[in-house]
Amino acid sequence: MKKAMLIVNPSSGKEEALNYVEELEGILNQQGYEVSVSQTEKELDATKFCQSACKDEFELVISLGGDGTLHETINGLIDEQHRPKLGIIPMGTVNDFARALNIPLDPEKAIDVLRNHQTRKVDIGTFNADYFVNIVAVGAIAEATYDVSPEEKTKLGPLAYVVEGMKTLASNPSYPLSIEHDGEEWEGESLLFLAALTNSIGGFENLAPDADVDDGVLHCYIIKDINVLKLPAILTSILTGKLKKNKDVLYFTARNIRVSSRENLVTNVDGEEGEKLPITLGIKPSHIEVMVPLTE
Ligand SMILES: Nc1ncnc2c1ncn2[C@@H]1O[C@H](COP(=O)(O)OP(=O)(O)OP(=O)(O)O)[C@@H](O)[C@H]1O
Repeated sequence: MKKAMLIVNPSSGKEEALNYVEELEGILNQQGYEVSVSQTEKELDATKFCQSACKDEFELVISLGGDGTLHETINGLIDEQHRPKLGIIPMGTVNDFARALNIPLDPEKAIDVLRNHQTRKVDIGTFNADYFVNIVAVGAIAEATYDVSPEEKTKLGPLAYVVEGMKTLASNPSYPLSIEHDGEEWEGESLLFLAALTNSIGGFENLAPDADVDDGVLHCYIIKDINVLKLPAILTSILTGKLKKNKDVLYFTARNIRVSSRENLVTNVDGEEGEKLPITLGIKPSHIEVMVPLTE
């Protein structure tokens, strides 16, 4: 019999993931799957559950959670020989990966995708010895996102990050960065460096409009050291999908990147705190297979 695992984070977003388990089990049973349900309690549980599903040759793993749960689930399958197909029921506050793949944000509609779907191969980013699926950010705004409490996220959704980011921008902090990419080098003061795999970042689907989940490159933005008066223009270009055209922004695509600084800077990886600089980034093209809506 085919085997499917549901990885459920009951604490994600508005804390509703458990409400959908029974319905999902019913659908998967009808499709001939034997279903096991694994409920996460803490960090890295999703990775361990997913690793065991790979070792036991499951055909399908479904993540019911936000981007954090998904990030951990995907980290559990990347290095495995047998990699199950991945289903996504978005339950988080932002759900960037689901947005990038046109998976509906309404859980009921996302469940419908499992009934009627196609699969799409998706690139995975490498971050030192780990992996990411959305974004790596370096800079004070990236750090500010750690200050967002789970309560604020539940209440405000993506806006919680904007509020925290704005508080940081008021002091306009920039850092000296050195960025090597595919043999080229950039050095200077930067407010923020972003390396994106998908178009949707922090719920803004226009941030990296050129980034497609299977284009085999990282889309990078260096927001240079700028006067605080220019920040509204940067914000407008983010909202209108024209960030790369802003003259205070350097845009490039790359497959191999090294970021370093003489300052002791931490990073943000898929919305969570990552290792300090220096970091090495790369890409594994079309590495995992995800269930997505049918295209007409
Ligand atoms: N039962 C649990 N209670 C609290 N935290 C948990 C539990 N299970 C897992 N976690 C941790 O919660 C983290 C965040 O989960 P997730 O990203 O799914 O939700 P979210 O933060 O509400 O959504 P988003 O990432 O969209 O903001 C996970 O990375 C995991 O480490």
